[in-house]
Amino acid sequence: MPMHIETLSLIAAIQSLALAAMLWVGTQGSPGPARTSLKLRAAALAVESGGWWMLAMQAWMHPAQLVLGGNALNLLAQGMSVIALRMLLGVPLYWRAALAIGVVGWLGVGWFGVVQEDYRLRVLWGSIAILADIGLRMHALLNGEVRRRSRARLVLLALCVLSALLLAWRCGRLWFDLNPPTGIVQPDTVNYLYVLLSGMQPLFLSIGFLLLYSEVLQREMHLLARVDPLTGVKNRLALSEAATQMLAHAARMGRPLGVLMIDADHFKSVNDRFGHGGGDKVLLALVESIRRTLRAGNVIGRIGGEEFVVLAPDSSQEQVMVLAERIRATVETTPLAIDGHMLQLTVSIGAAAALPGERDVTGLLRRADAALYAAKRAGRNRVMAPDPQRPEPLPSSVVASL
Ligand SMILES: Nc1nc2c(ncn2[C@@H]2O[C@H](COP(=O)(O)OP(=O)(O)OP(=O)(O)O)[C@@H](O)[C@H]2O)c(=O)[nH]1
Repeated sequence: MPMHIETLSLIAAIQSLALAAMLWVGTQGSPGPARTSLKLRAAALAVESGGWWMLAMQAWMHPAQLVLGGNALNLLAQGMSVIALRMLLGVPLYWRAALAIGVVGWLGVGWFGVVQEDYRLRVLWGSIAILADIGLRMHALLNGEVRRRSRARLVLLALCVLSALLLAWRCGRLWFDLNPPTGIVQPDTVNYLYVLLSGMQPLFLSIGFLLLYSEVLQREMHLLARVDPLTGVKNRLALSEAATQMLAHAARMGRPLGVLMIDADHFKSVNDRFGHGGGDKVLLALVESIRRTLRAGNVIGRIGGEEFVVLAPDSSQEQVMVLAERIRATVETTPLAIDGHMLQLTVSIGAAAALPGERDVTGLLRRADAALYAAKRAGRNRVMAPDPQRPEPLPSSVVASL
């Protein structure tokens, strides 16, 4: 099939530019590393397109211009893509390494292209630089924050391997063929296939990048939907998931699970005194006080205005009472400085532990909730356990909807 390097390059240039425009314009979502990385990838595609344009227009250019300019744009685009991918995956950018690869790669290519002309060494040097960039990409894909069975990661890893194979194949043909081409624009199967396949790479890489971007956004949304925006602790949904999981685990292992239902006392008067903004600061300080008393493995979440739940794995009724008392005492003895005023807050706590083999989270939470209201009724600033005389306490609206 008749092919021209210039035509193939022109198609690759137009394709890269169209992809760059699509990524740039189509990037949505809140500002953050994920969006910045996509913009950077779009910019890299635009730069890469410049390299292809130069190759397509080589007839009007001095060979040294093509070698120095085309490779500069190509290596810059590779480095930008590496940084974009690493940013999207949440791993260290290694931008100095990417920059060093680009500079050393370009100097070597320039040396063997202009000073001491040797086409094979020039290609080998440039290929090693791009292989190093591929290495940085693979390192990010294998170490980044992606799901274990991420399709995007598989696609991008496969592309890395195929790109490396293409480079190795080209170098092999140049070094071991009897009649290898002596320039990139020379009509030769090696050149045709190399330009055709590497010209398609931007398209496949962008597809992998977009897949990864959508996975990252999904994960961010999943996390956001589970965090209480004011205090940063788990919200009702996340707490419900954690409680179900922990109770099932406890029942399976025959281990206890403790639950604390914590409610700030007379919080309305805090709001009345300091305003809603001051009340918010008190809630933040309260979460900090509670957190300081928790053990590793304990989980805290907010289920309502001034109501919090603590899940304490491996805690029997006696142990969860001790934890609750420690929290109560810490809050009581930790004065909070709010807008230049000192506030002495107290909390009431209902503490319950799962019955052996219990798998119904609602029942456990209801017992803790009933104990909390008993603590409130008994005068506040105290810890209460469920009343054994009332094994089936009345459901409360808070717990029923947790
Ligand atoms: N600042 C602030 N206040 C909140 C928030 N959510 C709920 N509240 C307030 O918390 C207060 C809860 O009042 P109540 O349910 O009457 O309870 P309380 O005053 O703490 O009294 P007891 O629980 O009976 O000791 C109300 O004034 C709510 O407006 C919030 O996110 N921020």
